[in-house]
Amino acid sequence: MADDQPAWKIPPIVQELTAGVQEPPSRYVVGEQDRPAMAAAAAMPEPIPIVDLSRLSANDGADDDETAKLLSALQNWGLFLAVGHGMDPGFLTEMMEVTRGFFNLPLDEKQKYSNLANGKEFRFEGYGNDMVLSEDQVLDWCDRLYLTVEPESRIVRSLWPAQPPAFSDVLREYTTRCREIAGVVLASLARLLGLHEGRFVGMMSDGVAMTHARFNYYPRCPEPDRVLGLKPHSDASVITVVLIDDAVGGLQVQKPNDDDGVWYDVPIVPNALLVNVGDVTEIMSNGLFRSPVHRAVTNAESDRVSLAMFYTLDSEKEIEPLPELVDDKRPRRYRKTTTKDYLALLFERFTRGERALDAVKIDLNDD
Ligand SMILES: O=C(O)CCC(=O)C(=O)O
Ligand SMILES: [Fe+2]
Repeated sequence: MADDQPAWKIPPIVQELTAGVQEPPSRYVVGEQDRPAMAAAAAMPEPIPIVDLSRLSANDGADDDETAKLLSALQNWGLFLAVGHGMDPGFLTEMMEVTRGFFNLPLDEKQKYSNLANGKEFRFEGYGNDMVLSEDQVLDWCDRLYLTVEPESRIVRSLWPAQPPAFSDVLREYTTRCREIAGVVLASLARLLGLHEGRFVGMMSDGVAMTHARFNYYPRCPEPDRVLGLKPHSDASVITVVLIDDAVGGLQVQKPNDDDGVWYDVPIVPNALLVNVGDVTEIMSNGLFRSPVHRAVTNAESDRVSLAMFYTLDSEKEIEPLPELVDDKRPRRYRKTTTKDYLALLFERFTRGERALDAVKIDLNDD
């Protein structure tokens, strides 16, 4: 039949797979040089800063020390751990519990929200795995649920889980609270770049800019040394806010300004949220803020969950270095693109383990 898909195009649900295997199938085994065991996490040259957001958003102006800490975090790591974000530990625990609650449901309940329409056509939103574009694509040891959470008009209700019963209410509340956090961070980013405080926030409050939530579930993996939970990537967002598992580590990051390929473990700091710069900010800031490459490793003893909130611009909007940040001394370093095109590029390149940003970088051969 003409529309029959080859079996390799439909990725397995890893959680189902792991229940029955002693050894990960070869499709999950990464190339020799990319194996987590080859590059055991290195000792930190300096800790990832913990930034108190309440000090950045103080009514009487931001605290200079905290702003300096944020700047150093962004310059050295492209990310930081945020405390003082206003969400209490009980609420973060609740968000984690409904996330786990969803992944712990029976398969047929989760499949009601499958990202394969009619069991075969891949779509961006829903439960399942990444699109498989080639037979030799290395698959990630991870299942996920992808949902658009903002604006209201773009929410696909039918893909929001009915179980656990509190899921939708908790996610809505979490979305509202996270938006406040994103607002504080974006205002600070603009200030640090010498821009008007509302420069980024304004672009993202037009009623069409979207926020996507990605719930990641990494089942226990029998061979964490040869398999990755999530391939190295940087996010296509403006910024990303991540709720990371408070019991099991796994997120690793490279320093954006080092080309040495060294991976560092992101520590678990109770009740802190991880905030990272995304590719769109790297482009708009003309490379002044870099989007860090990160990945998730797996674990033989415990499964792990995380929830990433991706803040993006209107999908039709052009993305390019802001004119205020381009001059003769610092010529533009990135080509113009749109959110929609960039996302498509990112998904395609991600499946091959390549970076989308490299495709829009301008080669400056002037030094
Ligand atoms: O699982 C994590 O800690 C990170 C997840 C992540 O990087 C993503 O979803 O883009
Ligand atoms: Fe990411």
